[in-house]
Amino acid sequence: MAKNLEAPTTLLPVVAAALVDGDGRVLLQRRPPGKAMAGLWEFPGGKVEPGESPERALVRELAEELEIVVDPACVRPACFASAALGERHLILLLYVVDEWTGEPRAVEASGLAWVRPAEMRALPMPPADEPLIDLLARLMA
Ligand SMILES: Nc1nc2c([nH]c(=O)n2[C@@H]2O[C@H](COP(=O)(O)OP(=O)(O)OP(=O)(O)O)[C@@H](O)[C@H]2O)c(=O)[nH]1
Repeated sequence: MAKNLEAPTTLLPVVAAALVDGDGRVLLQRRPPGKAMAGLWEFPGGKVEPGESPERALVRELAEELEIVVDPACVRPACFASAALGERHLILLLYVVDEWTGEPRAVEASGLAWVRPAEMRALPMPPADEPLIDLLARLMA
């Protein structure tokens, strides 16, 4: 049954990065076994902690998940998604990042893949990410 979007809910702010390489490919990571939505490919990122700015949260998540260093001044707001997620309502803020230090390493993920936006449709991704694929493709065109 469709979720009632009129009902009161709690927002879940999540930040994520489209890490873009010099060849126009974007890094996706695969959610590991044992986690919700295991096996799906997602943009690296995670929940914004209380008191944290979205940009700081993104820099922290990229360090934790990929062991890369990103300057908060170099993360560029790109687009967002809004979708019910269980009892909460996900606000997924997607940033473009094209400068970082270090080689991304799958610390928590079960895999990493560099893909063009057009290739993302071939990979299973969380439902909330679906509208982000076209938006990202347009921004990168
Ligand atoms: N990082 C990321 N999270 C996403 C994407 N799409 C999407 O629905 N999400 C959801 O946003 C939330 C991200 O928070 P998280 O990464 O800290 O959550 P988690 O379940 O992996 O870990 P947790 O154990 O800390 O709760 C998850 O519920 C995740 O399923 C995406 O493209 N990237």
